[in-house]
Amino acid sequence: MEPLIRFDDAFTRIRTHMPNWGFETVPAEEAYGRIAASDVEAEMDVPPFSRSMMDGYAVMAEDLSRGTTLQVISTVAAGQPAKSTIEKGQAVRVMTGAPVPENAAGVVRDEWCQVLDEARIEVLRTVFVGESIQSKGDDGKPGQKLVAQGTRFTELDVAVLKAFGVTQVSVYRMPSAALIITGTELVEDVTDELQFGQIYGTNDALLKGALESDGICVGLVEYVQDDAEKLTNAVKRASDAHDLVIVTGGVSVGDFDFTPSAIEGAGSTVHIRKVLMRPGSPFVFATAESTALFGLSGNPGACFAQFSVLVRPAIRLALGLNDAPFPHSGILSHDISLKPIKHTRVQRAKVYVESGQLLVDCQLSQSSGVISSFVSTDAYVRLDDSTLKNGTVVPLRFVRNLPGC
Ligand SMILES: Nc1nc2c(c(=O)[nH]1)N[C@H]1C(S)=C(S)[C@@H](COP(=O)(O)OP(=O)(O)OC[C@H]3O[C@@H](n4cnc5c(N)ncnc54)[C@H](O)[C@@H]3O)O[C@H]1N2
Ligand code: MOO
Repeated sequence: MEPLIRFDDAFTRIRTHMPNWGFETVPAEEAYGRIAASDVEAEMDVPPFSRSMMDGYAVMAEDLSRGTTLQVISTVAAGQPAKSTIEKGQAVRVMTGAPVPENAAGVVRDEWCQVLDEARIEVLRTVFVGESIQSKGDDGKPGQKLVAQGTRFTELDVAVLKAFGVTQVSVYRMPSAALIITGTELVEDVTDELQFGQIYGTNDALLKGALESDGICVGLVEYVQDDAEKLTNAVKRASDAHDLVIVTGGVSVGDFDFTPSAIEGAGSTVHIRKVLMRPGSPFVFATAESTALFGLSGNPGACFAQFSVLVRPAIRLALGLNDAPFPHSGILSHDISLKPIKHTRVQRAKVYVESGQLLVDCQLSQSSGVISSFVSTDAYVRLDDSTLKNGTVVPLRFVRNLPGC
Protein backbone atom coordinates (compact mmCIF):
# COMPACT_ATOMS: atom_id res chain seq x y z
CA MET A 1 0.00 0.00 0.00
CA GLU A 2 1.28 3.49 -0.92
CA PRO A 3 2.03 5.37 2.30
CA LEU A 4 0.36 8.62 1.22
CA ILE A 5 -2.44 8.95 -1.33
CA ARG A 6 -4.19 11.90 -2.90
CA PHE A 7 -7.55 13.07 -1.55
CA ASP A 8 -9.65 11.95 -4.54
CA ASP A 9 -7.93 8.56 -4.66
CA ALA A 10 -8.62 8.13 -0.94
CA PHE A 11 -12.31 8.85 -1.39
CA THR A 12 -12.55 6.46 -4.36
CA ARG A 13 -10.83 3.76 -2.34
CA ILE A 14 -13.18 4.22 0.59
CA ARG A 15 -16.22 4.03 -1.71
CA THR A 16 -14.88 0.89 -3.35
CA HIS A 17 -14.40 -0.95 -0.09
CA MET A 18 -17.35 0.35 1.94
CA PRO A 19 -19.48 -2.59 3.12
CA ASN A 20 -23.04 -3.12 2.02
CA TRP A 21 -25.20 -3.12 5.14
CA GLY A 22 -28.30 -4.55 3.48
CA PHE A 23 -32.00 -3.66 3.60
CA GLU A 24 -34.99 -4.15 5.84
CA THR A 25 -38.72 -3.50 5.73
CA VAL A 26 -40.27 -1.01 8.15
CA PRO A 27 -43.78 0.35 8.68
CA ALA A 28 -44.16 3.40 6.43
CA GLU A 29 -45.15 5.59 9.36
CA GLU A 30 -41.75 4.88 10.99
CA ALA A 31 -39.76 5.71 7.87
CA TYR A 32 -38.68 9.23 8.94
CA GLY A 33 -34.95 9.61 8.36
CA ARG A 34 -34.63 6.21 6.68
CA ILE A 35 -33.50 5.87 3.07
CA ALA A 36 -35.70 4.25 0.42
CA ALA A 37 -34.08 1.06 -0.92
CA SER A 38 -36.47 0.95 -3.87
CA ASP A 39 -38.99 3.22 -5.57
CA VAL A 40 -42.26 3.44 -3.63
CA GLU A 41 -45.51 3.25 -5.60
CA ALA A 42 -49.07 4.36 -4.83
CA GLU A 43 -51.33 1.53 -3.73
CA MET A 44 -54.64 3.29 -4.43
CA ASP A 45 -56.34 6.23 -6.11
CA VAL A 46 -56.12 9.53 -4.27
CA PRO A 47 -58.62 10.84 -3.70
CA PRO A 48 -60.34 7.42 -3.62
CA PHE A 49 -63.63 9.00 -4.82
CA SER A 50 -64.59 12.18 -6.67
CA ARG A 51 -65.15 14.85 -4.05
CA SER A 52 -66.29 18.39 -3.66
CA MET A 53 -63.66 21.08 -3.11
CA MET A 54 -66.24 23.59 -1.85
CA ASP A 55 -69.37 23.77 0.25
CA GLY A 56 -72.05 24.12 -2.43
CA TYR A 57 -74.31 22.23 -4.81
CA ALA A 58 -73.36 19.38 -7.13
CA VAL A 59 -75.18 19.66 -10.46
CA MET A 60 -75.25 18.11 -13.95
CA ALA A 61 -73.51 19.68 -16.97
CA GLU A 62 -76.83 21.00 -18.29
CA ASP A 63 -77.42 22.96 -15.08
CA LEU A 64 -74.20 24.93 -14.71
CA SER A 65 -75.55 28.18 -16.17
CA ARG A 66 -76.53 31.36 -14.42
CA GLY A 67 -80.26 31.70 -13.88
CA THR A 68 -80.97 27.94 -13.58
CA THR A 69 -83.35 26.99 -10.77
CA LEU A 70 -82.65 23.62 -9.16
CA GLN A 71 -84.42 21.26 -6.76
CA VAL A 72 -82.19 20.35 -3.77
CA ILE A 73 -82.76 16.61 -3.26
CA SER A 74 -80.35 15.82 -0.39
CA THR A 75 -77.37 16.95 1.64
CA VAL A 76 -74.08 14.97 1.84
CA ALA A 77 -71.43 15.73 4.45
CA ALA A 78 -67.76 14.69 4.25
CA GLY A 79 -67.50 11.06 5.30
CA GLN A 80 -71.06 10.21 4.23
CA PRO A 81 -71.87 8.02 1.23
CA ALA A 82 -72.51 9.90 -2.02
CA LYS A 83 -75.96 10.22 -3.52
CA SER A 84 -75.26 7.97 -6.50
CA THR A 85 -76.81 10.06 -9.29
CA ILE A 86 -78.73 13.25 -9.93
CA GLU A 87 -81.07 14.24 -12.69
CA LYS A 88 -81.40 17.38 -14.75
CA GLY A 89 -82.92 20.14 -12.64
CA GLN A 90 -81.66 18.57 -9.40
CA ALA A 91 -78.84 19.56 -7.05
CA VAL A 92 -77.22 17.74 -4.12
CA ARG A 93 -75.99 19.96 -1.35
CA VAL A 94 -72.36 18.83 -0.68
CA MET A 95 -69.86 19.88 1.93
CA THR A 96 -66.12 20.26 1.22
CA GLY A 97 -64.62 16.76 1.06
CA ALA A 98 -67.99 15.04 0.49
CA PRO A 99 -68.33 12.53 -2.37
CA VAL A 100 -70.25 13.93 -5.33
CA PRO A 101 -72.81 11.97 -7.41
CA GLU A 102 -71.19 10.02 -10.27
CA ASN A 103 -72.79 12.16 -12.96
CA ALA A 104 -72.25 15.54 -11.31
CA ALA A 105 -70.34 17.86 -13.65
CA GLY A 106 -69.55 20.63 -11.23
CA VAL A 107 -70.12 22.09 -7.81
CA VAL A 108 -71.54 25.59 -7.60
CA ARG A 109 -70.22 27.06 -4.37
CA ASP A 110 -72.61 28.54 -1.78
CA GLU A 111 -71.62 32.12 -2.59
CA TRP A 112 -72.72 31.66 -6.22
CA CYS A 113 -76.20 30.34 -5.34
CA GLN A 114 -79.32 32.04 -4.08
CA VAL A 115 -81.40 29.91 -1.69
CA LEU A 116 -84.99 30.45 -2.85
CA ASP A 117 -86.64 28.25 -0.23
CA GLU A 118 -85.90 25.06 1.71
CA ALA A 119 -85.80 22.90 -1.41
CA ARG A 120 -84.77 25.26 -4.23
CA ILE A 121 -81.76 27.29 -5.29
CA GLU A 122 -80.93 29.55 -8.20
CA VAL A 123 -77.46 29.49 -9.83
CA LEU A 124 -76.14 33.08 -9.82
CA ARG A 125 -72.95 32.51 -11.83
CA THR A 126 -72.21 30.21 -14.79
CA VAL A 127 -69.43 27.72 -13.88
CA PHE A 128 -67.37 25.42 -16.11
CA VAL A 129 -67.51 21.63 -16.25
CA GLY A 130 -65.29 20.24 -13.49
CA GLU A 131 -65.69 23.32 -11.27
CA SER A 132 -64.83 22.52 -7.63
CA ILE A 133 -64.74 18.75 -8.16
CA GLN A 134 -61.56 16.78 -7.56
CA SER A 135 -61.90 13.56 -9.55
CA LYS A 136 -61.01 10.13 -8.20
CA GLY A 137 -57.26 9.55 -8.83
CA ASP A 138 -56.57 13.24 -9.61
CA ASP A 139 -53.71 13.30 -7.06
CA GLY A 140 -52.35 9.92 -8.13
CA LYS A 141 -53.24 6.44 -9.30
CA PRO A 142 -52.21 2.95 -8.16
CA GLY A 143 -48.72 2.04 -9.40
CA GLN A 144 -47.65 5.66 -9.77
CA LYS A 145 -44.11 6.33 -8.44
CA LEU A 146 -44.32 8.40 -5.27
CA VAL A 147 -40.80 8.35 -3.80
CA ALA A 148 -37.58 7.49 -5.62
CA GLN A 149 -35.01 5.01 -4.36
CA GLY A 150 -32.26 6.84 -2.44
CA THR A 151 -34.62 9.42 -0.91
CA ARG A 152 -34.22 10.07 2.80
CA PHE A 153 -37.83 10.10 3.98
CA THR A 154 -38.99 13.32 5.57
CA GLU A 155 -42.39 14.16 6.98
CA LEU A 156 -43.35 15.33 3.47
CA ASP A 157 -42.73 11.86 2.05
CA VAL A 158 -44.26 9.98 4.98
CA ALA A 159 -47.45 12.01 4.69
CA VAL A 160 -47.68 11.15 0.97
CA LEU A 161 -47.14 7.44 1.72
CA LYS A 162 -49.96 7.50 4.25
CA ALA A 163 -52.35 9.27 1.88
CA PHE A 164 -51.69 6.61 -0.77
CA GLY A 165 -52.23 3.69 1.58
CA VAL A 166 -48.60 2.53 1.65
CA THR A 167 -48.11 0.45 4.80
CA GLN A 168 -44.50 -0.77 4.53
CA VAL A 169 -41.34 0.40 2.81
CA SER A 170 -38.00 -1.21 2.06
CA VAL A 171 -35.15 0.86 3.49
CA TYR A 172 -31.39 0.64 3.83
CA ARG A 173 -30.41 -0.94 7.12
CA MET A 174 -28.68 1.68 9.23
CA PRO A 175 -25.26 0.69 10.56
CA SER A 176 -24.75 0.57 14.29
CA ALA A 177 -21.72 2.68 15.18
CA ALA A 178 -19.05 2.55 17.88
CA LEU A 179 -16.76 5.41 18.84
CA ILE A 180 -13.44 4.68 20.47
CA ILE A 181 -11.71 7.73 21.83
CA THR A 182 -8.06 7.24 22.70
CA GLY A 183 -5.78 9.49 24.71
CA THR A 184 -4.62 9.11 28.28
CA GLU A 185 -4.94 12.90 28.68
CA LEU A 186 -8.64 12.89 27.83
CA VAL A 187 -11.45 13.29 30.36
CA GLU A 188 -14.84 12.02 29.23
CA ASP A 189 -17.09 13.61 31.84
CA VAL A 190 -17.16 17.41 31.81
CA THR A 191 -18.25 17.45 35.49
CA ASP A 192 -14.92 15.84 36.45
CA GLU A 193 -12.22 18.33 37.42
CA LEU A 194 -9.20 18.41 35.11
CA GLN A 195 -5.77 17.51 36.47
CA PHE A 196 -2.72 19.17 34.97
CA GLY A 197 -2.12 17.82 31.43
CA GLN A 198 -5.70 16.72 30.96
CA ILE A 199 -8.33 18.11 28.58
CA TYR A 200 -11.97 17.32 28.00
CA GLY A 201 -12.47 14.96 25.08
CA THR A 202 -14.57 16.55 22.37
CA ASN A 203 -14.42 14.11 19.44
CA ASP A 204 -17.17 11.91 20.87
CA ALA A 205 -19.47 14.94 21.03
CA LEU A 206 -18.59 15.86 17.43
CA LEU A 207 -19.01 12.41 15.97
CA LYS A 208 -21.95 11.19 18.03
CA GLY A 209 -23.90 14.31 17.13
CA ALA A 210 -22.99 14.08 13.45
CA LEU A 211 -23.80 10.37 13.16
CA GLU A 212 -27.05 10.64 15.06
CA SER A 213 -28.16 13.57 12.94
CA ASP A 214 -27.69 11.22 9.97
CA GLY A 215 -29.95 8.65 11.66
CA ILE A 216 -27.09 6.36 12.69
CA CYS A 217 -27.32 4.97 16.19
CA VAL A 218 -24.12 5.21 18.21
CA GLY A 219 -24.27 2.11 20.38
CA LEU A 220 -20.90 2.48 22.06
CA VAL A 221 -18.67 5.35 23.14
CA GLU A 222 -15.56 4.07 24.85
CA TYR A 223 -12.60 6.05 26.11
CA VAL A 224 -9.39 4.01 26.00
CA GLN A 225 -5.95 4.94 27.33
CA ASP A 226 -2.90 5.04 25.07
CA ASP A 227 -2.16 1.37 25.63
CA ALA A 228 -1.59 -0.87 22.60
CA GLU A 229 -3.20 -3.97 24.04
CA LYS A 230 -6.22 -2.22 25.58
CA LEU A 231 -6.83 -0.34 22.34
CA THR A 232 -6.52 -3.45 20.15
CA ASN A 233 -8.98 -5.33 22.39
CA ALA A 234 -11.41 -2.43 22.39
CA VAL A 235 -11.29 -2.10 18.58
CA LYS A 236 -11.75 -5.85 18.19
CA ARG A 237 -14.78 -5.93 20.51
CA ALA A 238 -16.28 -2.92 18.76
CA SER A 239 -15.76 -4.30 15.28
CA ASP A 240 -17.28 -7.67 16.24
CA ALA A 241 -20.43 -5.94 17.50
CA HIS A 242 -20.85 -2.95 15.17
CA ASP A 243 -20.97 -2.11 11.47
CA LEU A 244 -19.01 1.09 11.79
CA VAL A 245 -16.11 1.76 14.15
CA ILE A 246 -14.47 5.15 14.39
CA VAL A 247 -11.35 5.51 16.50
CA THR A 248 -10.01 9.00 17.15
CA GLY A 249 -6.50 9.88 18.27
CA GLY A 250 -3.24 7.98 18.11
CA VAL A 251 -3.12 7.84 14.30
CA SER A 252 0.19 9.61 13.70
CA VAL A 253 3.74 8.50 14.45
CA GLY A 254 4.20 9.29 18.16
CA ASP A 255 5.42 6.71 20.67
CA PHE A 256 1.86 6.26 21.93
CA ASP A 257 0.04 6.30 18.60
CA PHE A 258 -1.38 2.78 18.54
CA THR A 259 -4.51 3.25 16.43
CA PRO A 260 -3.21 1.94 13.06
CA SER A 261 -1.79 -1.21 14.66
CA ALA A 262 -4.92 -1.68 16.82
CA ILE A 263 -7.15 -1.49 13.73
CA GLU A 264 -4.93 -3.92 11.87
CA GLY A 265 -4.58 -6.12 14.96
CA ALA A 266 -8.37 -6.40 15.17
CA GLY A 267 -8.24 -8.54 12.04
CA SER A 268 -9.09 -5.94 9.44
CA THR A 269 -7.66 -5.20 6.02
CA VAL A 270 -6.19 -1.70 5.94
CA HIS A 271 -6.85 0.20 2.71
CA ILE A 272 -5.57 3.68 3.59
CA ARG A 273 -2.95 4.84 6.03
CA LYS A 274 -2.34 8.50 5.09
CA VAL A 275 -4.01 11.05 2.83
CA LEU A 276 -2.60 14.14 1.14
CA MET A 277 -5.00 16.48 2.91
CA ARG A 278 -4.51 19.22 5.43
CA PRO A 279 -5.59 19.04 8.09
CA GLY A 280 -6.09 15.36 8.57
CA SER A 281 -3.33 13.56 6.73
CA PRO A 282 -2.97 10.76 9.34
CA PHE A 283 -6.09 8.74 8.47
CA VAL A 284 -6.83 5.03 8.56
CA PHE A 285 -9.51 3.20 6.62
CA ALA A 286 -9.95 -0.56 6.97
CA THR A 287 -12.66 -3.18 6.63
CA ALA A 288 -13.31 -6.40 8.52
CA GLU A 289 -16.11 -8.35 6.82
CA SER A 290 -19.11 -5.99 6.86
CA THR A 291 -17.55 -3.55 9.33
CA ALA A 292 -15.91 -0.32 8.20
CA LEU A 293 -13.20 1.00 10.51
CA PHE A 294 -11.83 4.53 10.44
CA GLY A 295 -8.92 5.94 12.40
CA LEU A 296 -9.22 9.73 12.57
CA SER A 297 -6.89 12.32 13.95
CA GLY A 298 -7.17 13.18 17.62
CA ASN A 299 -7.07 16.91 16.92
CA PRO A 300 -10.74 17.91 16.79
CA GLY A 301 -10.06 20.31 13.90
CA ALA A 302 -8.55 17.54 11.78
CA CYS A 303 -10.93 14.86 13.05
CA PHE A 304 -14.09 16.68 12.00
CA ALA A 305 -12.62 17.68 8.62
CA GLN A 306 -11.79 14.04 7.89
CA PHE A 307 -15.20 12.90 9.08
CA SER A 308 -17.08 15.54 7.09
CA VAL A 309 -15.42 15.21 3.70
CA LEU A 310 -14.33 11.55 3.65
CA VAL A 311 -16.26 9.45 6.17
CA ARG A 312 -19.71 11.03 6.06
CA PRO A 313 -20.11 11.15 2.25
CA ALA A 314 -18.82 7.56 1.98
CA ILE A 315 -21.36 6.37 4.58
CA ARG A 316 -24.16 8.27 2.86
CA LEU A 317 -23.26 6.77 -0.52
CA ALA A 318 -23.16 3.29 1.03
CA LEU A 319 -26.67 4.02 2.33
CA GLY A 320 -27.98 4.81 -1.14
CA LEU A 321 -27.95 8.59 -0.83
CA ASN A 322 -26.47 10.82 -3.45
CA ASP A 323 -23.40 12.54 -2.01
CA ALA A 324 -19.84 13.66 -2.68
CA PRO A 325 -17.12 15.17 -0.48
CA PHE A 326 -17.89 18.69 -1.72
CA PRO A 327 -21.33 18.68 -3.31
CA HIS A 328 -21.79 22.46 -3.47
CA SER A 329 -19.77 25.49 -4.48
CA GLY A 330 -19.44 29.09 -3.41
CA ILE A 331 -17.54 32.23 -4.28
CA LEU A 332 -14.47 33.27 -2.31
CA SER A 333 -15.02 36.66 -0.72
CA HIS A 334 -11.28 37.40 -0.29
CA ASP A 335 -7.85 36.60 -1.74
CA ILE A 336 -5.95 33.61 -0.38
CA SER A 337 -2.20 33.36 -0.27
CA LEU A 338 -0.82 30.34 1.57
CA LYS A 339 2.39 28.34 1.63
CA PRO A 340 2.47 26.04 -1.44
CA ILE A 341 1.88 22.40 -0.42
CA LYS A 342 0.99 19.21 -2.25
CA HIS A 343 -1.98 18.58 0.05
CA THR A 344 -5.63 19.32 -0.64
CA ARG A 345 -6.57 21.90 1.94
CA VAL A 346 -9.91 21.47 3.69
CA GLN A 347 -10.67 24.79 5.33
CA ARG A 348 -13.40 25.89 7.69
CA ALA A 349 -15.52 28.65 6.21
CA LYS A 350 -18.29 31.03 7.01
CA VAL A 351 -20.88 31.09 4.23
CA TYR A 352 -23.42 33.84 3.63
CA VAL A 353 -25.82 34.82 0.91
CA GLU A 354 -25.39 38.17 -0.82
CA SER A 355 -27.37 39.17 -3.92
CA GLY A 356 -28.41 35.55 -4.34
CA GLN A 357 -24.83 34.24 -4.33
CA LEU A 358 -23.14 32.00 -1.76
CA LEU A 359 -20.07 33.85 -0.53
CA VAL A 360 -17.33 32.00 1.32
CA ASP A 361 -15.01 33.43 3.94
CA CYS A 362 -12.16 31.19 5.11
CA GLN A 363 -10.59 33.77 7.42
CA LEU A 364 -11.25 31.65 10.49
CA SER A 365 -8.66 29.86 12.55
CA GLN A 366 -7.72 26.73 10.61
CA SER A 367 -5.40 25.24 13.21
CA SER A 368 -6.02 21.55 13.93
CA GLY A 369 -5.69 22.30 17.62
CA VAL A 370 -8.29 25.09 17.58
CA ILE A 371 -11.90 24.10 18.19
CA SER A 372 -13.47 27.49 18.98
CA SER A 373 -13.77 28.51 15.31
CA PHE A 374 -16.23 25.64 14.83
CA VAL A 375 -18.99 27.89 16.11
CA SER A 376 -18.46 30.16 13.08
CA THR A 377 -18.04 27.29 10.64
CA ASP A 378 -20.84 26.73 8.14
CA ALA A 379 -18.93 24.65 5.63
CA TYR A 380 -15.65 23.07 4.60
CA VAL A 381 -14.03 24.46 1.49
CA ARG A 382 -11.65 22.57 -0.77
CA LEU A 383 -8.52 24.42 -1.84
CA ASP A 384 -6.16 22.73 -4.27
CA ASP A 385 -4.16 25.90 -4.94
CA SER A 386 -2.31 27.96 -2.39
CA THR A 387 -3.02 31.27 -4.13
CA LEU A 388 -6.61 32.15 -5.03
CA LYS A 389 -8.28 35.38 -6.00
CA ASN A 390 -11.39 36.90 -4.47
CA GLY A 391 -14.28 35.77 -6.72
CA THR A 392 -12.90 32.27 -7.41
CA VAL A 393 -15.53 29.50 -7.30
CA VAL A 394 -14.56 26.91 -4.69
CA PRO A 395 -16.09 23.49 -3.89
CA LEU A 396 -17.75 23.30 -0.48
CA ARG A 397 -19.57 21.06 1.90
CA PHE A 398 -22.05 22.44 4.42
CA VAL A 399 -21.73 21.28 8.00
CA ARG A 400 -24.72 23.24 9.24
CA ASN A 401 -27.82 24.74 7.65
CA LEU A 402 -27.76 28.41 6.77
CA PRO A 403 -30.28 30.53 8.71
CA GLY A 404 -33.78 29.89 7.37
CA CYS A 405 -33.00 26.36 6.12
N1 LIG B 1 6.21 13.72 14.21
C1 LIG B 1 4.97 13.91 13.74
N2 LIG B 1 4.04 14.31 14.60
C2 LIG B 1 2.80 14.52 14.14
C3 LIG B 1 2.49 14.30 12.80
C4 LIG B 1 3.48 13.85 11.92
O1 LIG B 1 3.27 13.64 10.73
N3 LIG B 1 4.72 13.65 12.47
N4 LIG B 1 1.22 14.59 12.36
C5 LIG B 1 0.57 15.63 13.10
C6 LIG B 1 -0.77 15.77 12.61
S1 LIG B 1 -0.96 16.47 11.08
C7 LIG B 1 -1.84 15.43 13.38
S2 LIG B 1 -3.45 15.78 12.84
C8 LIG B 1 -1.72 14.81 14.65
C9 LIG B 1 -2.56 13.55 14.66
O2 LIG B 1 -2.44 13.10 15.88
P1 LIG B 1 -3.09 11.82 16.46
O3 LIG B 1 -4.24 11.38 15.71
O4 LIG B 1 -2.05 10.83 16.70
O5 LIG B 1 -3.74 12.41 17.71
P2 LIG B 1 -3.20 12.52 19.16
O6 LIG B 1 -1.75 12.60 19.18
O7 LIG B 1 -3.85 11.46 19.90
O8 LIG B 1 -3.82 13.89 19.55
C10 LIG B 1 -3.52 15.08 18.87
C11 LIG B 1 -4.01 16.26 19.73
O9 LIG B 1 -5.41 16.22 19.83
C12 LIG B 1 -5.86 16.10 21.17
N5 LIG B 1 -6.98 15.16 21.20
C13 LIG B 1 -6.91 13.84 20.95
N6 LIG B 1 -8.12 13.28 21.08
C14 LIG B 1 -8.96 14.27 21.44
C15 LIG B 1 -10.33 14.32 21.75
N7 LIG B 1 -11.11 13.24 21.69
N8 LIG B 1 -10.87 15.50 22.08
C16 LIG B 1 -10.11 16.62 22.15
N9 LIG B 1 -8.81 16.64 21.85
C17 LIG B 1 -8.23 15.47 21.52
C18 LIG B 1 -4.66 15.56 21.91
O10 LIG B 1 -4.71 15.87 23.28
C19 LIG B 1 -3.51 16.19 21.17
O11 LIG B 1 -3.33 17.51 21.63
O12 LIG B 1 -0.41 14.42 14.91
C20 LIG B 1 0.57 15.42 14.60
N10 LIG B 1 1.83 14.95 15.02
O1 MOO C 1 -3.73 16.56 10.02
MO1 MOO C 1 -3.00 17.32 11.33
O2 MOO C 1 -3.66 18.59 11.19
O3 MOO C 1 -3.62 17.73 9.99
O4 MOO C 1 -2.66 18.81 12.24
